[in-house]
Amino acid sequence: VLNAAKQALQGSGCGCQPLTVAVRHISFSPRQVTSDASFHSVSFSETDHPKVLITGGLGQLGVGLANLLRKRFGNNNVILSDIRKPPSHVFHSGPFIYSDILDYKNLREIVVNNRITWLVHYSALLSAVGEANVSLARSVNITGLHNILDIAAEHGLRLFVPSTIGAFGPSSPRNPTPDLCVQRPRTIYGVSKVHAELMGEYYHHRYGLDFRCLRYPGIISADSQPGGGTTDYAVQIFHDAVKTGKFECNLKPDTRLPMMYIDDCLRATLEVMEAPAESLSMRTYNINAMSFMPEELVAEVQKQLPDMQVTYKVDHVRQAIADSWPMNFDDSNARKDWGWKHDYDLPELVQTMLNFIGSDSRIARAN
Ligand SMILES: NC(=O)c1ccc[n+]([C@@H]2O[C@H](COP(=O)([O-])OP(=O)(O)OC[C@H]3O[C@@H](n4cnc5c(N)ncnc54)[C@H](O)[C@@H]3O)[C@@H](O)[C@H]2O)c1
Ligand SMILES: C[C@@H](O)[C@H](N)C(=O)O
Repeated sequence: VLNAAKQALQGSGCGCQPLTVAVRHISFSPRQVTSDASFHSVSFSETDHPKVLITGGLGQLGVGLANLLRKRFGNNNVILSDIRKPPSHVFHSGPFIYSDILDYKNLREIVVNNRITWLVHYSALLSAVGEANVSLARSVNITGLHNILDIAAEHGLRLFVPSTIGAFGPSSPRNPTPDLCVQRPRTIYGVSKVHAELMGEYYHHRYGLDFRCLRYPGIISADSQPGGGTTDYAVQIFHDAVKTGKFECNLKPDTRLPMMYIDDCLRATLEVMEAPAESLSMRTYNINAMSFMPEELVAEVQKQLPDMQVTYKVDHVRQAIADSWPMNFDDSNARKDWGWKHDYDLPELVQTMLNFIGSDSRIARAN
């Protein structure tokens, strides 16, 4: 097997197409290059429901994605996993399993025992917490990703890894930022996400891995808390506006960043996972919905809650990160290739968030 791969590599000159073909036919896998590699591979028929594993599923996005996928594929076909203890309503809503992505054997056992066919890899340390703990971020975001890539390649999984507006840096064009341009981020989070994009695309070309990646903007959700990012203010404002009528913003009022309501983000994730491979001219796409500054978000919230008081106390770490990120995101390739279309602009986002959090806190007060 190794000789065949080597010959293909030497024969191809540039190491491109002939190698890819040879590798796909011989089930060559990166970590486990043995004759039993094909024994592990799962054949996934498009008529079957996928069996999905979500890593890092107890963060801001995972539970919402599990709910969406369970509606589509059935409750038992979507397994949430994390290293944290799930709250009772999550534990009782469908399959949950402990999984540390740094434990390769445990991951492999879960994939094999549950006949997983799709892997959605959400575990990560986000931009601000990553800067506070670079060594842990490097380990989870980079070493963890290597485990995920190898497991996915060895078992023939369709793999989704989210990237981010944070994969761009100060030398990238910021207004707008296209899919393909200079990427020199200055955070460990951004560096790890560029690494993930490149490694996923490399495994796709080298081993035939069905890797799919969307660069998410800042995601805004009502019933889940953000995990320590630069865009967190755009979630916090709604909770503080409803609960206290006061909000202290940690970014300057004129800091423009791309943002998206969670329902759009999760739908985009399902859509790109279901898109026919022929429709994907790339494996990593920008997606976007809106772009705003704190002062614009404040003005929109004040249309509903005119008494809300806002002060600004800048967090210099977050501000420096935000100042290096895209202001507007060009997602025209996603729109053209697989029909991406967002539903929520700023007014609908604000209305939806306030309705959700407002009714939640009315219920809490009544109990
Ligand atoms: N939320 C956003 O605004 C946003 C924007 C762009 C991209 N993304 C990406 O989407 C993904 C999900 O984001 P999120 O906001 O839900 O993140 P989050 O920080 O809220 O959750 C991440 C989860 O990963 C888990 N985790 C940490 N170490 C782990 C380990 N060793 N093994 C297994 N799990 C581990 C944590 O316990 C946590 O529940 C991330 O990859 C993130 O980079 C998020
Ligand atoms: C933008 C995104 O990757 C995340 N919300 C962060 O701010 O770190």
